[in-house]
Amino acid sequence: MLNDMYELISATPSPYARKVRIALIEKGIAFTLRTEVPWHADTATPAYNPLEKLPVLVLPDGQGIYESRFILEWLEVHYPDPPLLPRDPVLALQARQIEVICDGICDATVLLFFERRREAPSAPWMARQRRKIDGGLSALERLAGPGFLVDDRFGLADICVGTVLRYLTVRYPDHPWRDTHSGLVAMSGRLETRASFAASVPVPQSIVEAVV
Ligand SMILES: N[C@@H](CCC(=O)N[C@@H](CS(=O)(=O)O)C(=O)NCC(=O)O)C(=O)O
Repeated sequence: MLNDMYELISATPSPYARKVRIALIEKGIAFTLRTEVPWHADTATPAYNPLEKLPVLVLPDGQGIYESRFILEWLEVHYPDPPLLPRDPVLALQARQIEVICDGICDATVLLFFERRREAPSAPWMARQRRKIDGGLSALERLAGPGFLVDDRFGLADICVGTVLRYLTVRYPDHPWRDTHSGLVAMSGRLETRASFAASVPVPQSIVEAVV
C-alpha cells in the first residue's frame, strides 16, 4: 500500500482492533479500514506482521505497526493530542494495568472460543480460561465507578474496558457477567454512546477455513 493514508487491518469482532479504531477516531486520524479474517488463507496480515495477528496499522510507506498495545503507544507518541494517557507517569501506569487485565480477558476468550470448536474440547482447559475471564471481570468491577477510570478523564483504560465488555457479547454471549457486575454494565452503556464506539461496534465473523 503506497498512498498517503493509514490503513488499519482489522476483523469485525476484534477487540484488539477496536481499541485502535476508537483511538484513531478519538484522535481525529484519517484511516481506511481493511476488514479480513486472519485465519483465512487470503489474509494480508502476515505480509505486515511476522506474528500473523491483526490489528496492523499500515503506514503510507507500507511499514506495518503491530500488536494493539504497541500501536496505541505509537499513536500516543506521534499524535499526543488529544491524549489517551495521563501525562502523569504513575496515572499512565494505572491505565496500562487496566489494559493488561482487559487484554488478558480477551486472550482467554479467544482461547476458549477456539477450544469449543475442537472435536474433543478439554474441560479443564476451558475451565481455566473461564477463571481468567471471571477473575479479570471481578478486578474491573472493583474499579468501575460513575466516571472515567483514570484521573476521571476518558482515555485508554475506558477504551479497553468498553471493548472487552462488548467483545464478550460477540464471542461469549452466554456469559452471565451482566447479572453480577452492575458497575461494568453501566460503564459499557455510557461508553457505547460515544461516536468512536458507535462507529466500531463488533460483529461476529464467519470463519469457514479450518483453524483448530
Ligand atoms: N496481542 C495481540 C492479539 C491480536 C489477536 O489475537 N488478533 C487475532 C484476531 S481477533 O481475535 O482480534 O479477531 C488474530 O489476528 N489471530 C490470528 C492468529 O492468532 O493467528 C494484540 O493485542 O494485537
